Amino acid sequence: MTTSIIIAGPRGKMGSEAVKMVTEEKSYELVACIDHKHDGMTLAEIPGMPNLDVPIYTDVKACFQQHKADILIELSVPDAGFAHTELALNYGIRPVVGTSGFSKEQIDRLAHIAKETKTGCIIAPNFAIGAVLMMQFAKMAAAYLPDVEIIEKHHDQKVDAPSGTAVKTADMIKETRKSKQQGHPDEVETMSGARGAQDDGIHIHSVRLPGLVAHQEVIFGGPGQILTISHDSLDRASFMSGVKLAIEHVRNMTELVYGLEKIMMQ
Ligand SMILES: NC(=O)C1=CN([C@@H]2O[C@H](COP(=O)(O)OP(=O)(O)OC[C@H]3O[C@@H](n4cnc5c(N)ncnc54)[C@H](OP(=O)(O)O)[C@@H]3O)[C@@H](O)[C@H]2O)C=CC1
Ligand SMILES: O=C(O)C1=N[C@H](C(=O)O)C[C@H](O)C1
Repeated sequence: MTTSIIIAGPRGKMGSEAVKMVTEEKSYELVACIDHKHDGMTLAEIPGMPNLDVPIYTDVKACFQQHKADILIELSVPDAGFAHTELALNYGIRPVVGTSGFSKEQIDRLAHIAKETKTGCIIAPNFAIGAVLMMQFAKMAAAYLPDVEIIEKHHDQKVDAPSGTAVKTADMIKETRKSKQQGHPDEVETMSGARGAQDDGIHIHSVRLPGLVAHQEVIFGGPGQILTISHDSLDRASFMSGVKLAIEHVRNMTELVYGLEKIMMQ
């Protein structure tokens, strides 16, 4: 059985890796792409893109009306990514979303539409299997070592901070640790932002530098000991097995799932 796929953001760092993965996989067919440029062109006509006769749409509705695909792989930017995902659900096209930067309200809204339309959707803050394990291990550790800070490090072209992975890691840690204010109760920032962002007392620090890809350390401290759980994506190929896993699962789903761990660890 062939799975027909639309990719949003095909020229991007992740989108181009996804185009490669989809076209290499025999049971997948790339039927169209969504971009905010190059309407009416094909991928083959764009310099640097593979020689594929795949149409590009800037009009997302027209794309979904003309291609009743099984799956949308969403890898663009936060605002457009949310709009694409919402529309795909309304057309019965199952979204596999890697785009980060959605608010909790946006995720709740998509979950509501997925339920109403009985359309599967996976939002995966990180598709790298090792990163999912890092988050899961951090959740386990937080039950015993509740003082924790997250340092996420990414390339300097990333638009959202903190990363989707860091936000999800904090969410998962909150599932096992009790609410806690960390550090000295009278702590003062003499330079604004010095202690990073905070989610229920968990400090999150975002580093952006050329040369980095996607990295995260979750550091736990306890009396006389430190536990560091870290993960590094050194290449965007690291995300593709997770994208495939999501595609295989979402086909049989009728609701939204937020986090790859929900399908890896059933
Ligand atoms: N879940 C995961 O495992 C991973 C998630 N990500 C996330 O995926 C997203 C993409 O990352 P990355 O590839 O590095 O980013 P890039 O900036 O390299 O790619 C984004 C692409 O989207 C295009 N774009 C911008 N606006 C629109 C629009 N309205 N419709 C369609 N395409 C649009 C951009 O075009 P232009 O350049 O012309 O503006 C660009 O080609 C980010 O949110 C990132 O955080 C990244 C890696 C892993
Ligand atoms: O922008 C990126 O590169 C990445 N974004 C995702 C995130 O925000 O967590 C996943 C991964 O870290 C790479």
